[in-house]
Amino acid sequence: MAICTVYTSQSLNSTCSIYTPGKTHLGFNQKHLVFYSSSKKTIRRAATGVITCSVDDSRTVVIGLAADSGCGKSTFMRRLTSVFGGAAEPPKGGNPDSNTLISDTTTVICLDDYHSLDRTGRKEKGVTALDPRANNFDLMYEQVKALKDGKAVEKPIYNHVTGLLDPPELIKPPKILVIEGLHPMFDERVRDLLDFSIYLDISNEVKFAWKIQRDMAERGHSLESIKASIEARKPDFDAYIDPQKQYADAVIEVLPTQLIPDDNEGKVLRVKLIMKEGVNYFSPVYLFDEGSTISWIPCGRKLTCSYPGIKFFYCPETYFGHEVSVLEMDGQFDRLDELIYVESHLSNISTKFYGEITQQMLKHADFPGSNNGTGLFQTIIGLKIRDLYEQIFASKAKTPVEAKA
Ligand SMILES: Nc1ncnc2c1ncn2[C@@H]1O[C@H](COP(=O)(O)OP(=O)(O)OP(=O)(O)O)[C@@H](O)[C@H]1O
Ligand SMILES: O=C(CO)[C@H](O)[C@H](O)COP(=O)(O)O
Repeated sequence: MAICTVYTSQSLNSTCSIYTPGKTHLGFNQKHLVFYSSSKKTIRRAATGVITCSVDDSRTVVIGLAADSGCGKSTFMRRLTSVFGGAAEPPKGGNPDSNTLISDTTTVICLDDYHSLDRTGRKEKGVTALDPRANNFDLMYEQVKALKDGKAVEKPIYNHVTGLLDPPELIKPPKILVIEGLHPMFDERVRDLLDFSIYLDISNEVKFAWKIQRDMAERGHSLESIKASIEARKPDFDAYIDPQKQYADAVIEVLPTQLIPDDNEGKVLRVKLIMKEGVNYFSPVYLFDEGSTISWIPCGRKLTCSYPGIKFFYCPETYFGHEVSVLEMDGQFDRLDELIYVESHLSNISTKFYGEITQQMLKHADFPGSNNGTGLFQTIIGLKIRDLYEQIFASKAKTPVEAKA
């Protein structure tokens, strides 16, 4: 679907026979809009016959993804891009250290690019990257707004390899813009531009386990330095990052399992998907019966589970004063192909065919979290974002347009 801006030199006449005031007429054929109207907005003039129009599908849907560093944002983005098909790549021929990822439908920009202080600057001033004083929110707002309005921007690049601010890169307005990083919901002006927002809320215990796994195993850091870096960031994390979760439309909260008493390994996870009620174009997923409280152990004949098993829980709740629905999964899958059994008991999942969640999870079985609730809920949110995008486009196509004589 597309909206047409109508340019015509014909004389326009509201009484023409094919126009019925108050009724929506959407006859759209390639570049020809046959007719249009709306019950909400009066179109004073209407064209007779078929009029040529230019297709305007420039509105960009903006998604915010907030989380601390090392909390699974990149993994989530890879799952989201995959839902839309196609792979995301850095801008062609650009800075090899660019943080941007572009696919046919999505452009993901990393908000680290709005650091106003480089690594040395932060050190000199004694501030962390999480501190608002190290970030340029005016520029972030201006550029996200411009992209949302269909205008290209020259976005700065924060180079994570050198710790310097590199020359800017050109970002064209995509269909879906994802702004991911530490502060997508911190500044009210930026927050108001978001069509949907997600917060990845990783508990300290789990964050620590993931950091050790990545930074010790893959980056050669010592246990002490990892502990020190988490501790050094904690005050600013608590002050500036964590409070953003109250604004999120969906929160994925990752906690240690409750299925193993006193577990401190952090391998088996309890993951909660907290979904705000009443959000435009978003209806929360539910288990069995919407609005009820349900506890479900799917292990048995249809789902293979080894110790400690799997437990689902679903209930309505209040989160920062908002009505939410919470879907929780504790434990991990033994066999991903059997996930179809769980999928078939979930409703409102916005799939396009039976088994789409299972197919996505199997496709990315090697991504971290594919055997537990983190992968499952990230995939579900990816599908909900696709659905939201399609609804916004459909509603945009119904928006009345003024004919310009
Ligand atoms: N769902 C998960 N289950 C287990 N480990 C995970 C999960 N998600 C992420 N991790 C671990 O955390 C590490 C960081 O993940 P990812 O790169 O997706 O995070 P990020 O937020 O993009 O990090 P950064 O901002 O530092 O680039 C992964 O290498 C992996 O070790
Ligand atoms: O919290 C972060 C977001 O990813 C980084 O620590 C911040 O961007 C600073 O990066 P670097 O450590 O490369 O200077």
